[in-house]
Amino acid sequence: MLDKSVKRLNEAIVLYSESLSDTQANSEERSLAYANRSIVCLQLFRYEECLANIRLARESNYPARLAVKLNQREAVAKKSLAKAMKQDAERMEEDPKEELRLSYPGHEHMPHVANCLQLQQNEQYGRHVVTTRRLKVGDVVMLDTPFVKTLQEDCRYVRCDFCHAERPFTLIPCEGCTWVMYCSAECLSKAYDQYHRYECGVRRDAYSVCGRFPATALRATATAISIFDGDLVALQNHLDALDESRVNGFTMDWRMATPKDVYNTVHVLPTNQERRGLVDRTYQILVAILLHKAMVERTELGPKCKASPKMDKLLFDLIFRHVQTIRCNHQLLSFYEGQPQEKCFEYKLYGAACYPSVSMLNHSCASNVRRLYLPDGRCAMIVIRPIDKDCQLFDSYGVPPILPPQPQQREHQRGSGLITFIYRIGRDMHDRPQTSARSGREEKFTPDFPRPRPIRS
Ligand SMILES: C[S@@+](CC[C@H](N)C(=O)[O-])C[C@H]1O[C@@H](n2cnc3c(N)ncnc32)[C@H](O)[C@@H]1O
Repeated sequence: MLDKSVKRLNEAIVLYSESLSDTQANSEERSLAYANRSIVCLQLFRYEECLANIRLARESNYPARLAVKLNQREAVAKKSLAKAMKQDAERMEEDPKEELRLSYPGHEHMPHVANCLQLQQNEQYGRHVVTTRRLKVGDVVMLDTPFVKTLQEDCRYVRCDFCHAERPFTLIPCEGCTWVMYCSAECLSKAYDQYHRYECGVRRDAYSVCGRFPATALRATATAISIFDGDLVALQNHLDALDESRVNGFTMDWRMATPKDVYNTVHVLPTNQERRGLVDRTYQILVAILLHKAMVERTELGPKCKASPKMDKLLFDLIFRHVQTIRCNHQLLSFYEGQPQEKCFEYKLYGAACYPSVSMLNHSCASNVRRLYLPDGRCAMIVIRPIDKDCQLFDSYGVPPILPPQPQQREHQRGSGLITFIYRIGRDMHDRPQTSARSGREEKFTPDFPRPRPIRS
């Protein structure tokens, strides 16, 4: 349990980050928000983050009349940091890092999937994954990287929108939309290159008006366009030449795959268009119309679409496609807080993602595999029931990721020790303090999130 004052300070951090996203770049308000956040960091004994905020305040034109105060704080933080580092050096032991690995060798051309898994296709199941050997509880059979991932709205002042790391003390806003925040200039720049330049003016409304899945569909569209460097003609030519029936993520060589190859595997995910009812389909069309209009009006794609009805249609088709595919091929990113020994776990949702290989798994309410989201964004697929040779792997859509067994169940549940072990690896990585030990304190940052504020017009 966090003590009350720490909780209040954590809440203050979230509010300062929120206030930052309301300020202009290089404004006095922005610099004051950074400077004030540095005070709270100091009170939390987070000296490195205090110094980072002081640096950000200076870079944002901190007023000269207040410079003395900032210099004094900097001196205190530096001195305390040096002291904490000295103490850490004396007591720090090497932290043994456990890494989750596949339980069997990966395919040579697809190292993130165990070589006993194969993709098959038939009328009843469509594409589905089967195993060529018996699998036991606790086996790790996939470690998939997301094609696209988005952060949940109420985490935006706590986690980086790009890498999803929990970095509330040093978040910086995107200068364009000020809706998303990043843990570093590096993440900001990577996000901009990989998708954000085509969603910046749209992201806020996509999330607040349309919701989580359309916002993820928007990002999938923006990512596809970025892969072609904004060249809609090249994207159109690529799709015209693509034989969708031949795209197979299980035969593709992932070691040599270009971003275009990876996109192909996402482009061909099922839309289920013909199975949708009228209301559902109408809703999806409406969402696509809204996103398309916003992208044309608020991004650099506008002039290209206005100049060419064909490119305009391509953009709409792409958005509509991903609005549908993401709906039935997304995963909700989450983890549990709590100790395996405790009986109660808090389920924390922090985003959504689309994984190309995990998306090949069909659903069953009595699933035999379960997901575990790793902090680096990958999704591990863990066997939770023995699976015979030649049988299909089934995920359970919408069910939270793998839950460690309750203490009383453990003795009776075969292989559950393995699950606990795997769970612990995942949890440890999520729970790892997001600052170095030098900060003086290592509590996990667990703010009570203020409810999301109404959207500014
Ligand atoms: C994540 S994809 C799974 C891979 C999919 N079968 C394919 O061919 O790409 C989800 C879609 O697969 C289909 N699906 C999922 N579970 C299924 C099952 N148990 N039987 C048949 N189809 C299923 C549904 O159309 C669903 O929207």
